[in-house]
Amino acid sequence: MSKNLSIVNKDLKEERDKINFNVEEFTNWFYGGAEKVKEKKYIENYFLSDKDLNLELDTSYLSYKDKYEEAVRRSIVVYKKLYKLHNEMGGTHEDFVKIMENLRFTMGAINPEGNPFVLHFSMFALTIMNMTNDEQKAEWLPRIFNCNILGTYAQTELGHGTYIQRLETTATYDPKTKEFTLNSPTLTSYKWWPGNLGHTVDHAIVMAQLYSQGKCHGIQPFIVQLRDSETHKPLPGIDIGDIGNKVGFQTVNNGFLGFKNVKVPYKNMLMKNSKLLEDGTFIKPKNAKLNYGTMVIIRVHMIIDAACRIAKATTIALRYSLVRRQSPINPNEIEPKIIEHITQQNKIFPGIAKAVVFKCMADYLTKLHLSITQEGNTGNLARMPELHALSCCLKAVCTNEDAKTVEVCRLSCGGHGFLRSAGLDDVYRNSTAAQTYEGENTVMLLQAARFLIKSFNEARNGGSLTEGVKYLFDFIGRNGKREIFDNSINGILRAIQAAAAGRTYIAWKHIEDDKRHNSIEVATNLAGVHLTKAAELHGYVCLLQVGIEEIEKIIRNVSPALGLVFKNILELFAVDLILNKIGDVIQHVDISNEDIEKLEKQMETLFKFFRTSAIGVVDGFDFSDPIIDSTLGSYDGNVYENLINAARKSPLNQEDVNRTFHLYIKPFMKSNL
Ligand SMILES: CCCCCCCCCCCCCC(=O)SCCNC(=O)CCNC(=O)[C@H](O)C(C)(C)COP(=O)(O)OP(=O)(O)OC[C@H]1O[C@@H](n2cnc3c(N)ncnc32)[C@H](O)[C@@H]1OP(=O)(O)O
Ligand SMILES: Cc1cc2nc3c(=O)[nH]c(=O)nc-3n(C[C@H](O)[C@H](O)[C@H](O)COP(=O)(O)OP(=O)(O)OC[C@H]3O[C@@H](n4cnc5c(N)ncnc54)[C@H](O)[C@@H]3O)c2cc1C
Repeated sequence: MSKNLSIVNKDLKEERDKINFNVEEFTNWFYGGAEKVKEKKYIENYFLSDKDLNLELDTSYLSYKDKYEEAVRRSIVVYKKLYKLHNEMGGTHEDFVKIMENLRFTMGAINPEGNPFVLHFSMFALTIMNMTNDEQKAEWLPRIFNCNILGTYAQTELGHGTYIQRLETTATYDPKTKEFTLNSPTLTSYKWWPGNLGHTVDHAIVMAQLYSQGKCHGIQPFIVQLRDSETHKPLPGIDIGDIGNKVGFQTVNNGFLGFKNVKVPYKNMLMKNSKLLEDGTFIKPKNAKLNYGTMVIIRVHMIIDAACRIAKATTIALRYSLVRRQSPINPNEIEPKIIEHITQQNKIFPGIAKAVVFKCMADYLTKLHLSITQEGNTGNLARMPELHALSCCLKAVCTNEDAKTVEVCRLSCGGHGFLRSAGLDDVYRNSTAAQTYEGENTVMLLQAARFLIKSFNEARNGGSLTEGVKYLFDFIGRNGKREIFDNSINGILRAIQAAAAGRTYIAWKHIEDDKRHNSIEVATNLAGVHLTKAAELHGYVCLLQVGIEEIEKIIRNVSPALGLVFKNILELFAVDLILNKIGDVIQHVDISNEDIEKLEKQMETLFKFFRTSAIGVVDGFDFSDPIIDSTLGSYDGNVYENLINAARKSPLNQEDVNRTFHLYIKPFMKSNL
């Protein structure tokens, strides 16, 4: 996609002239190679240049219903083109994945408040791919791929989203008819939240308690038809609709769903893991948590989403900060670019570093997921709990950081940041939604903490630990002595590890003490705040550790100039992290006031170096103007022109006098009260 052809603001041009590394080289890293960047640009342009999308229409001014209908219309334009492009590319599965990966960015520009088909192409398709036997794959996958059926993932209910063991929807098997009967026995058993469910899809994966031979066998996935394939009317026994206005995701069409004696054929229970014989005999899976697999995949994907949202928000905030001038630093000098205020650098630069480190983590976790899944396919499930704990932990830490950073970016744009046209509100809404969906973040941290406490016990008993938690041995080995701080990247890593291990110890001790007069479960609940803090610190350990390893590799493979930028980014991430977690660090590390002051000084030096590279890095994230969709963050930096042009498009500005003047205001003013 070509950059905006208008004249670039001179302040921004001056910044770009000073960039001392090759921006394209950075972009190639961010997207995984020059070829991938080419593909991304091609695909982006292929979709966004289509006039039928009518992207001139600002959907934020539409009503709730009109927004949904426009989002459906635009999505269909996109999906038709997607299949055309897929055929042109050769029609392989890999081609499809390539297009879908790139569409993730593009779709946000097309439907800024969410995609009414996202669950079909993510959780629905993934569940069918990963939880079905071969016959089921053969039956369903072609229909899903060709969009002959559209589906969603219906798990959460009005009464339960977190504690899925207690979902109430029932699926009772009758061996005589070879059918399940689905029921929603209570109001709280209604499915509530599934994306695209309200009025878009006609099928769903439904998680329900399986009853067979008079026993409950826990939650199992079923594929259920919800609407007639011709009329789209709800099928008999199906009570379905949209859950209404939300904080964001307005066009995702999240829905509710109740069942009354709905019949589902035997072959529709997904049988890769648990099995039900035709006579109703239940065969347990190797690991009951295998049915949670789709959630794990999505949590892994959510790390790159968080990285990209931060990258987008910091691009907007930085470009704006380089053209906005306000408040002279020296009373006699001209007003500086607001980035010259060091507090502004403190708001934006660490965010840019987070986007880069999260991207490193996303790459690492994607590879780990692939390798553990391959092991699982050969029957070796040993590393599943490790992957579960790590994905829960990082999903929580990265999306929490994401929402925090995006909000700081909004604040850093002052009043203009509060305008919708600044483009930060949709990013924020998506960020904060991600803190809740796919597992509420506190709950995710508690799952990770379970793994930490287990590992801590293992370490105390001289057992073996997985690579990522081996630092617990160091803590135990120090025998109560504090880690001595040294001001290097690895010294910072050891300090954060000591803080994470120390907090794990505090949580462990809390549980051990409380266990004397309480059950282990009650004791664990009472230690909950420590447990979440320990898990959060563990997440930062993982991010820094992987950041160090990945960035060292990157530096070996890129030009020296770009290598220096990566080194600077890594140090920014590390120093910002330790300064933000200094309270936890002080508890477990021998760190002096002088050390802390040195770190604060180091941060200022890092800012100074990064000051010239920052614009190159955000340009290197390579968000084209339609994707960035921001009056403050466009490539040309012509923010004031953009702002007034956007304001003129307000529906209220299409007439000089609004009818409310004659209807209400004038009579009121003339009434003399
Ligand atoms: C292509 C992609 C595009 C991306 C775009 C996406 C847009 C999406 C749009 C939006 C889409 C939004 C879509 C949506 O939002 S879909 C709905 C998402 N819902 C959730 O995420 C629910 C959250 N809750 C849970 O996941 C479970 O209830 C948890 C996990 C919390 C507890 O569960 P449970 O009560 O059963 O367990 P327990 O506490 O008794 O015991 C815990 C034990 O279990 C082990 N364990 C647990 N889980 C796993 C696992 N997976 N692998 C391996 N092991 C696992 C664990 O290690 C521990 O072991 P141990 O300590 O006992 O040894
Ligand atoms: C935008 C969006 C899209 C969604 N899409 C889908 C979808 O497509 N399909 C689907 O099935 N679901 C979907 N969901 C549902 C989502 O997965 C759940 O809302 C989420 O898992 C949280 O569960 P909950 O709502 O029951 O929260 P609750 O668990 O009720 O959380 C409320 C509070 O209780 C606390 N809490 C609960 N349990 C514990 C515990 N064990 N320990 C400590 N604290 C606890 C939480 O920390 C939180 O503070 C979506 C949700 C949103 C917001």
